Amino acid sequence: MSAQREMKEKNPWHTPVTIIITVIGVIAIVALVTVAVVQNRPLPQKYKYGIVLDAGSSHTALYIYEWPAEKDNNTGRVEQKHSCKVDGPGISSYASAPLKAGQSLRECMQKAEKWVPSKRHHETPLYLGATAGMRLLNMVDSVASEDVFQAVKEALQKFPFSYQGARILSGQEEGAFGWVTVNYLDERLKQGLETTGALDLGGASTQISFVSDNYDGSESPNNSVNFRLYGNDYNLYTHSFLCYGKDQAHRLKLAHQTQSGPNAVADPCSHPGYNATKKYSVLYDSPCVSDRKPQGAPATFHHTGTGNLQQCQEVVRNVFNFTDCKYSHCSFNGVFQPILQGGFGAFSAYYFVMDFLNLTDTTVPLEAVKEQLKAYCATPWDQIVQQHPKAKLKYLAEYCFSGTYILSLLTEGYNFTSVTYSDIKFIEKIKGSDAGWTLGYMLNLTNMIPAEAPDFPPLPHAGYVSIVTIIAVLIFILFLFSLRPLWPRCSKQQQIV
Ligand SMILES: Nc1nc2c(ncn2[C@@H]2O[C@H](COP(=O)(O)OP(=O)(O)OP(=O)(O)O)[C@@H](O)[C@H]2O)c(=O)[nH]1
Repeated sequence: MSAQREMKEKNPWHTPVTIIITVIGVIAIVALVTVAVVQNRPLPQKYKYGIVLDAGSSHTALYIYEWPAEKDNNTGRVEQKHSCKVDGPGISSYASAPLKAGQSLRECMQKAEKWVPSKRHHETPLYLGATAGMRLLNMVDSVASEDVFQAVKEALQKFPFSYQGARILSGQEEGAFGWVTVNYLDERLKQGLETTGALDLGGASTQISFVSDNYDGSESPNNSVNFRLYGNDYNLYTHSFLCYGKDQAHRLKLAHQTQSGPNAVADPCSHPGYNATKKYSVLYDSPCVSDRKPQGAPATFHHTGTGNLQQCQEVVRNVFNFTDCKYSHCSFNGVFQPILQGGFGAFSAYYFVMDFLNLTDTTVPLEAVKEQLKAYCATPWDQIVQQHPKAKLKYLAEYCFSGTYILSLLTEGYNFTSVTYSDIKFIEKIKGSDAGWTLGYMLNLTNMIPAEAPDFPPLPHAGYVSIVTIIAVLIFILFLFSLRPLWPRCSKQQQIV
């Protein structure tokens, strides 16, 4: 028995050398993984900001964009964080009281001061871009346009942001930056995917922009804009039709209906029972129609509605000129347009109007869309007002016209067919950011879209840590194998001490 008690199993793992080596190995691996994780841990996110004011013909809107501070180097995604609609009309309406144009921006700018962290104020670029309203004002009264800009600049410079200037965008810029916005937000540019065309319907102008294999810029070079973005070349077709925004097109139509200066206009684009007294001086107070003002017309006319879609389509057709075209293909008014290609995003008033009319689903056949619009236009005005107690009367009175105009512009103007109509998507926002020219404008001015594709690290952070961990574990297993001679035999030989 005592001899038995003296018998001890000697486990080779329990030799001091093996234990020390194992402990050191484990510590080394834990240290390696810890260093890798800590070193590569994402830092708390910091953001940068940019502000763009869209001074449109109908109103001004402020947009605040945000992007990760350490990814200024063109790899971070820029997103719209806030927007603010300025109360009152567009800045071009303040031609006779320019100071008020500046004052009108104050409320939204004060909100912007709160939304952007104060330590970022001084480095946040602030841009104001004016579109068709100011283009028109500048055409008729360049001094008034300058005065409005002066007042706006002085108002904006009082805020602590990095003011980068206020200017009128050309129609071409407005179209091209709208296209950049849509394709940037959809990540089509970064991924080099086929791009989406952009259809923008404003109050005073409308833009169409798309890439077509049939267009290299040689025919009608004025419609061509070239971009190199993320390593890809784009030859963009773009055109802006001044006076063909929704509000000015409405004037064009009424100008056509009041050519002879009548006392009353029975309008098929207004609902039956609609009745308003309008001033000739107000209707013709726009360079889009001023030269057509009828001589000897009374001061006012009665505008009544008959609500007839077919007749409305005929009246609307009159605002376009389809006869002259010196190019291979034209849209309208003798303007070149290549063959339509790909999908299109239609935003601004395209969306407001079609959304109100419940017609944003373009998989619904065009004929069915027209039937729905026909029924809407024929609905008596008092019923329309009753059904939409919260809607602005100004908008409500024009949805029948606006819907008809949009269908006419798309099909007769731009040549979308009942088949290609479904290539259009009526959109308001993409991934939380409004579709419009402002984001594209800021990305361009801040050089945030590189001409060449940026170099990405070969692995993302999580992938890097996983690989380091796996390799460390493998090393440890190999290490254990290297100690095989010290492993206990399978037969579990007992050693007698
Ligand atoms: N129904 C409806 N219409 C709107 C709304 N907001 C703006 N509009 C109208 O839609 C049209 C286009 O608006 P915007 O895209 O802001 O156009 P804008 O920038 O003023 O005009 P441009 O200078 O021509 O670009 C105008 O006729 C506006 O009066 C809305 O919320 N609902």
